Amino acid sequence: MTSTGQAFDTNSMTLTRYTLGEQKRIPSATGDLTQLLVSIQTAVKAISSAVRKAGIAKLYGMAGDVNVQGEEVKKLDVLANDLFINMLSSSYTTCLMVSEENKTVIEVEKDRQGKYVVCFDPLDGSSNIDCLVSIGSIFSIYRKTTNTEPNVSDALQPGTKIVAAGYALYGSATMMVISTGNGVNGFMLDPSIGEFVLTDPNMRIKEKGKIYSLNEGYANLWDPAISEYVQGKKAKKAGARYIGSMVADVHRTIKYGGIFMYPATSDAPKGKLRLLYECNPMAFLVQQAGGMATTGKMPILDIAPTDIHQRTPIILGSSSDVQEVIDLYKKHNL
Ligand SMILES: O=P(O)(O)OC[C@H]1O[C@](O)(COP(=O)(O)O)[C@@H](O)[C@@H]1O
Ligand SMILES: [Mg+2]
Ligand SMILES: [Mg+2]
Repeated sequence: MTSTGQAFDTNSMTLTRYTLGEQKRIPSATGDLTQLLVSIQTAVKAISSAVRKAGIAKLYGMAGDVNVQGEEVKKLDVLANDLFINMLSSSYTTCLMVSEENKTVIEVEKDRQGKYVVCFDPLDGSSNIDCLVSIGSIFSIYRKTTNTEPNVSDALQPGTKIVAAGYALYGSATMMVISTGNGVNGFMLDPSIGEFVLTDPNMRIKEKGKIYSLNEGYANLWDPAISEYVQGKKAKKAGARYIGSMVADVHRTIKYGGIFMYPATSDAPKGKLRLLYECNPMAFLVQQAGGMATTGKMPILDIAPTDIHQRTPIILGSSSDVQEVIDLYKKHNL
């Protein structure tokens, strides 16, 4: 029986079954990508379990402390990073990793290397942990490009080269949303069986939405295109929503339509969000769901990265909403 009292349907489409099916569609596939996605699922399940306990952390000792067992309690973002690195390193599918938490690229031990490069933000929205607001993990997967030892150039590929990307949202339930380049599917974790079950097949973003989302505290620092766009939204009494956790804000945008922005500001011309492990995976998913993702001046996925931690302004969501912003950038000659 599942936690809802319903028997698990033996035909239910789990994430592992789904990725196996995708693998079988491509006769030359070796199963490595399936194996990689299984290892990410395992990391996500472990992070989800830790996140669910974070609210009662005082019972076990605060993160950074020593708990009643005399064990050191790791901070959630450190734990999440360790889990991603550990699961990927032992999956025999990955040669190189880029993590938000590590200054340089992480090379997997030679005898465990595989052909994929994985970029990830192990815990996104971490400033929201202590007030119990939703947080997430984000990842993108590339093929290694060079025949040499894995090196940073393998990680500096544009988003157009993404093989698969996804996010996990630790919200009122834990959900994984992924794309292997053949549409977007959402899987909810059923804690009673420890499996991700397909709940949101073939996710599509509305062509036009009613919600706009960005940090309005920075309004005095916006460029004229963003200012004009937001004024237009207010004039139409559009819905304003901003969680401050990218995964939750993007998930809402995919589900309900509308636009999410973290634009350039006069004090941060590249915005805040990171290209490799925040913007590219989200842009890939949004495009796979029929939406658009831009800097205002060019598609996010076309950016040729020069630094693993570089930032970019981002505007993503319903295609006609995003197109309006692009048109304003042209109008203002930005
Ligand atoms: O507080 P701000 O400036 O609105 O920034 C919020 C953004 O920062 C982030 O929290 C950055 O991510 P990290 O928590 O991984 O550093 C995003 O999730 C979110 O979209
Ligand atoms: Mg982040
Ligand atoms: Mg983070």
